[in-house]
Amino acid sequence: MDRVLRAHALKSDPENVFDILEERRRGSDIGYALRTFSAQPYCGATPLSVSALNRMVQESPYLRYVISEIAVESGEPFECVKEEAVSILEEMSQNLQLSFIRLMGFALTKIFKRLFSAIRLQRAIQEHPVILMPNHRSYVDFLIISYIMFTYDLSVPVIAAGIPLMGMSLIGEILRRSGAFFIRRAIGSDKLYWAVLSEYVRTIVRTGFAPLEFYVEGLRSRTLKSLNPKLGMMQMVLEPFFKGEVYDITLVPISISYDRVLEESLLAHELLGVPKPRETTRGLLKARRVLEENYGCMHVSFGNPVSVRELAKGRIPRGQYNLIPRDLPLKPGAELQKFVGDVAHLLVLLQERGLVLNPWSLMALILLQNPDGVDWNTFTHKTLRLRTLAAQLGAQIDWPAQLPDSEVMSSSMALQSVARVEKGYVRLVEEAGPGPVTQEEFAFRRASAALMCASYRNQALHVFTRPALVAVAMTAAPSCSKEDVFSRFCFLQDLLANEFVFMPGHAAQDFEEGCSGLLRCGALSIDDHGLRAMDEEQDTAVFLGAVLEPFIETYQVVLRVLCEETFRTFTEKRFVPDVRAAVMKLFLSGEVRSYECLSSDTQKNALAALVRMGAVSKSRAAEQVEYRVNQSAVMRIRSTLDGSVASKLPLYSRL
Ligand SMILES: CCCCCCCCCCCCCCCC(=O)SCCNC(=O)CCNC(=O)[C@H](O)C(C)(C)COP(=O)(O)OP(=O)(O)OC[C@H]1O[C@@H](n2cnc3c(N)ncnc32)[C@H](O)[C@@H]1OP(=O)(O)O
Ligand SMILES: O=C(CO)COP(=O)(O)O
Repeated sequence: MDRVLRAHALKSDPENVFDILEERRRGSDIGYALRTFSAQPYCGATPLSVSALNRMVQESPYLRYVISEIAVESGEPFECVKEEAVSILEEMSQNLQLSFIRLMGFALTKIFKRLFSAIRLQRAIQEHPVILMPNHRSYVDFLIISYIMFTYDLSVPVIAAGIPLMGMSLIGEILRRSGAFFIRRAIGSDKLYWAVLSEYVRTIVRTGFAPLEFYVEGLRSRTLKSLNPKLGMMQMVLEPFFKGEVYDITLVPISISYDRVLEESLLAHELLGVPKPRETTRGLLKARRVLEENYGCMHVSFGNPVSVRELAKGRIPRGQYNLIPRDLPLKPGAELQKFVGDVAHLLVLLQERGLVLNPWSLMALILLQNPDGVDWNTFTHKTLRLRTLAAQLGAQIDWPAQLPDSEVMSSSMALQSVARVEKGYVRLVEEAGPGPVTQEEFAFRRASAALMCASYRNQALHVFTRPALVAVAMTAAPSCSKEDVFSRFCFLQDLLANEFVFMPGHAAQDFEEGCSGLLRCGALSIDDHGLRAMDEEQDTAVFLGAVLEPFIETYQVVLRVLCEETFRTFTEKRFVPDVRAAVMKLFLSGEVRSYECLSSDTQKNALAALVRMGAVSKSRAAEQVEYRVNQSAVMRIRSTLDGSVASKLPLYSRL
């Protein structure tokens, strides 16, 4: 896996970057939408009509087998269960039609030209892709991928979409006719639904009549940070390969980053407990004022295709699975499940590798570390140092070389709503709203701005995570020996494994990668005595530690709150509101420093980590999920964490 990961690391290559809106600004939109479209299906696969696809699924021996099993188990007649399966299929089914793609192509050209100054596409697709796997940050993601495929005369994909989109009147049907198929959330133990969905997905993969696109993260990341992958769809996609029904499967990681995300304020509000507005056509029309704003540049980068056959070499004895009759369900053993998990993680890591950072994500990092504001010259100086550091750590940065740095930074700043330069001073500005406000409301508005700013920083976070973990581990290891630092590193990495994406079981490689990053930027020396932070006043190591501090502080606060008597047991529903109230109190009393501690995403990740580490147990009782805290285990983790980060760890950097 590691070899493949390195082999696919993308290098910034300006020759390979196109602005796909440039030609659209020059040419006719209607001519573009109505032009001859001559995409060929992958490897000469024959086109498949919607009804033919549905018939294949309905009549598949596999689905018939599961239906008869369910009929026996439930005592219902076979025909009744079959009818249910057909209605699931009708609800799910895509209905891709070129006329709708043309319609969307026309409408989206108009919209994109208003919203974005450029949509930069990196690496033209050299082969017909099979499984497209983009990261997911915005509703714009899936629009742009189909748009790019249509623009470059490539087969337009069919796309796994969450069912709420189906409920939007008119829009749901347009999306279906543009290739969306709809899947329910939280399928749980619904055997028939799993069977229909998995056969539907497998038939698409097996026939290859169109590329399949799915979002392995499962939803839009509210923090713009990569999410740990969901495995259900990944397994369905890989099954035809395991069963020898296809020779190979090609996975294409796609990395999307934004100067500004359309939903930025809604996403930050969700993190602070404001419910997501329901997807409705009325809501969409009401949101049309977004068209009045400029969202800068969007960067889409297609990574090198990954061959599943290559990945499986020496790991998956396919012969064993070939022996299972194809109509029988595949019961994945531990080794197969591990492989599916590894492939999904690999793809998320490749998405991270392909991300192009914009100047604002570096500026946001500096700004968050100077919450009381910073003068423009210092801000510029620190941002440029950070740019050098990020480049040394392998980041691809979209920083126009032909413009003066100050101009690049000013124009990036001008796009944003959460920061302002006043009298030569840069500062975060709280969200506007009616006043007067209580202390708590004021904190909410500041927190919302801070979380928006943090989400742009998060687009760059993966570049720093591993060196930062080594830097933090070094601050508190009992000695500078490699073993001691590595053991602190492992504890921190394990605790933060729901927060950042790591390849399972690759702690040693991650540690090496962190060390070599620090060595590359002159922040570390390694000799027989161990690891030593190097550069002048240890600025880089201290800075990197501060990058992780908002996360570490949130975990410390969650651990502290869970030690309170009132949190011995709690329901899933109450966890976020109760923890938020407790954290807000601590924040207002000055015991918590970072606004980011109010983020429900980090709080939920901390809880998931504690469940994984056995310090909190999770059970389902009377339709709700309940948690029970093992106080002594939580206390143990709390004190190990406190001892794993130096008390002198600053929240703000000296870079
Ligand atoms: C020219 C211009 C054109 C423009 C043209 C526009 C185009 C416009 C198109 C619109 C297109 C929109 C696109 C939107 C984009 C999204 O909507 S993203 C959201 C939808 N997509 C996804 O979620 C994909 C990724 N998700 C997954 O893979 C999830 O696993 C699934 C399949 C959805 C299931 O989710 P879930 O129910 O939450 O289940 P999950 O947590 O994965 O697993 C639950 C349990 O089931 C078990 N399980 C797994 N597999 C199975 C199985 N086969 N059988 C039984 N149990 C299983 C798991 O082991 C797990 O067990 P526990 O660990 O809990 O014990
Ligand atoms: O359904 C989706 C469409 O992008 C993704 O789910 P969320 O709205 O929860 O991000």
